[in-house]
Amino acid sequence: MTVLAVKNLSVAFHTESGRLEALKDVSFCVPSNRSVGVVGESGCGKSTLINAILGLLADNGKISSGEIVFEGDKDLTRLDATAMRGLRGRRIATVFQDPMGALNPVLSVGRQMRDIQYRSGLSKRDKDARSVAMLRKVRIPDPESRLAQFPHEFSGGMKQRIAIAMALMMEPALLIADEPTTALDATLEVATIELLKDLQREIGCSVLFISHHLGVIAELCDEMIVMYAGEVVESGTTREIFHDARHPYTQKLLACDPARLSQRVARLPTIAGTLPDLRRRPSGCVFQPRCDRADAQCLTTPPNAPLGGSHIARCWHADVPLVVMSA
Ligand SMILES: Nc1ncnc2c1ncn2[C@@H]1O[C@H](COP(=O)(O)OP(=O)(O)OP(=O)(O)O)[C@@H](O)[C@H]1O
Repeated sequence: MTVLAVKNLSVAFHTESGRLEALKDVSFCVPSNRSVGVVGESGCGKSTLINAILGLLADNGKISSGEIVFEGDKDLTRLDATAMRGLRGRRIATVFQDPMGALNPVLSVGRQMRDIQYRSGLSKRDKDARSVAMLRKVRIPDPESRLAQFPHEFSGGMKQRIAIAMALMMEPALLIADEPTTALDATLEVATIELLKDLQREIGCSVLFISHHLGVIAELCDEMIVMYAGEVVESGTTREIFHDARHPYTQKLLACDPARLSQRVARLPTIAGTLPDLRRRPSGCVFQPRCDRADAQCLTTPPNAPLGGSHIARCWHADVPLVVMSA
């Protein structure tokens, strides 16, 4: 079953200097019990995508077309604010980079975890028992005695694990994790990724994992989508994309990934050029102004080229495999 199906989604912001198309014709699915990674440079539309799913777009933003179908029968673009509030935190949970966004500094962890269960009908004691079990799952040592403690009494890594526990408390169908490990040091990052992997298996929810860090996506995700300037330029299984990226943008992202560079370099390579101004999208392929492979054909809209399996690249030249580049 598909937990989330985003179909031809476009989102525009109205700004003083004109209409800015932040997402254009975005389509992808999150199957049940699978994790899908979203990767792309800053400004490619990752936050806009999450906010559109959660019904939390800024006032100047609007879904101009498309559908966001959740659990097969709910089009989130058509639900009213009350219905969306009912889904958020219950069927769709979130974890963000800063755990303090989810934690109240003046309430004990136990109280906050009880509050999440307010509709459960359980007694205080049973709620606390569930909270303890969840804290144990996220590897908080001695959880019984720590329920009475306040967020500032926990380390950064523990705070993030408590935020994850709170997100998973109501057994959501979908967890949206937006750069949840970015603020952690390397060791804690690895531990948190391992934890998320184990929890996903144990709890059986689907994960939409947003990161600009390719290594994290490779570790955690079954499938991935690569976004550029508000469009999905490539999608497929993580294996298909890491082993056989076909969009020139994905190929450049991989070539710039420090983990894949063959030797240590003094300065990390970056992709030459900048994202286009989304108020004036380039004609044809959105990546064409930065692409070494662009030719006259690229001034016309590229097809979603099927590459076998679930692998798709929105490119006229998707037949060219990655030659290991020095970037
Ligand atoms: N409320 C808004 N009004 C106008 N433009 C906006 C608004 N929110 C986002 N944008 C624009 O939409 C585009 C996508 O932004 P978004 O924040 O979704 O990107 P992102 O990939 O999440 O970037 P980052 O990783 O830096 O958060 C950018 O050009 C951004 O300037």
